[in-house]
Amino acid sequence: MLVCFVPNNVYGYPCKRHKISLYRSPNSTRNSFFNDDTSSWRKRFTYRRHTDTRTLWKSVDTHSVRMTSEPDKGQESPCNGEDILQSILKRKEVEVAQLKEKLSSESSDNPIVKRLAMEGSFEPKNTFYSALKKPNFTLSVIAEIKRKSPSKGHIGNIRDPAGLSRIYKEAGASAISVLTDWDGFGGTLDDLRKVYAAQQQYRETYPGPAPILRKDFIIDKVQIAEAAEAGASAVLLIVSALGTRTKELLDATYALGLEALVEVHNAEEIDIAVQSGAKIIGINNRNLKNFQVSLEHAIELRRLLPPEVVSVAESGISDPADAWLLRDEGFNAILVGEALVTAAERNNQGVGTYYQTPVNQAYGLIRAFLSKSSRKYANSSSAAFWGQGEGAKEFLGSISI
Ligand SMILES: O=C(O)c1ccccc1NCC(=O)[C@H](O)[C@H](O)COP(=O)(O)O
Repeated sequence: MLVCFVPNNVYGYPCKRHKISLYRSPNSTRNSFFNDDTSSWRKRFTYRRHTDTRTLWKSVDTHSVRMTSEPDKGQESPCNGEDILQSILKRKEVEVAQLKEKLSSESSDNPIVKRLAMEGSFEPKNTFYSALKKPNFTLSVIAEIKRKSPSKGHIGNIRDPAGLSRIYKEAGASAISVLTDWDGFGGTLDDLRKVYAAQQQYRETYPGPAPILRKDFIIDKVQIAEAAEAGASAVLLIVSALGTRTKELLDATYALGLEALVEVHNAEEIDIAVQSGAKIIGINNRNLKNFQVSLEHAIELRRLLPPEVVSVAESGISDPADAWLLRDEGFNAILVGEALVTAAERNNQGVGTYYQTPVNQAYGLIRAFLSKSSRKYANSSSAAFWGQGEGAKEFLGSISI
């Protein structure tokens, strides 16, 4: 039996180990992929785009192929997310080479060229850090703008990223994360520019515009200068992508006037992040080998962080009770994408201006994340979900007096 884990809603998926490309018709239902019948697989594989047909047919003939949308319990998927990360990084090398080539013919007035030339002369701003660092056991939300992902496929169209960022801000989000990778996540630097411009309307208000995190796969300081030019306050640095280069890129981030969210997945990566001088560390709940999310794993890892580090729990958070649990366990912030985008798009079916419906569910969800209930001391309720019914306050009353 050859088992391939294929993320939900992903239509084309390379499985390097089996040297085949798995492809599902966009119109097919999810259930049909649990079918073990080889003949129907043959039929399905006629939809695939694969250059080496003979390899593909050999695999199908000698094995019963099963695609599942969840990996079997305890089993590591043979088609794993490490392949995804590696293929994204290869793509980034090409993008960076193209960007450098383009900049080589620009004058010294080009803002990216200028910023690179001024490396080392910027004062640290700490806007991202102070937006996330609140009194202990107070949670901050980093709300993400993300159209699709390798693990979930399509998430939302987000026709108006600026409008969505306003909803996030007005609900109480402390920072906005903008995915700027096009191929994997459907995002652009232009989205970030629009969000930056929209956030300037909060300039004269307290605590001011939400700082923006450029969420991408940073492998070179030219991408950091590019992020700063577009309006980002911080960039994401992924230790599993950078390894021992984490310090080099983190130093470059500070020298170019930005801050960084340094992302880790295990204890070894925490060591690298801390040794590199990370001030904000994100523990990604999503295992990039099989895309499963585990809050427990993140909670265990957080205990290894030095107390002065701002801790962020990332990925797979949708239930306010999980947000409360993470806050009870000491996380300073949560980073939420899919749940907010799907909530925001859910009630934008043509009523009024985009995102300007009377009650936006992303707004309610952020309010619920920030409400004061506790997973430890009180149960969740469906009323508290979506921030409705003031369930959170009722729970707090029952435990605090
Ligand atoms: O989301 C993915 O599928 C993914 C795959 C490979 C590398 C990174 C990936 N996600 C980036 C993220 O860190 C998430 O967008 C972020 O933590 C928000 O997660 P969620 O709330 O689950 O959308």
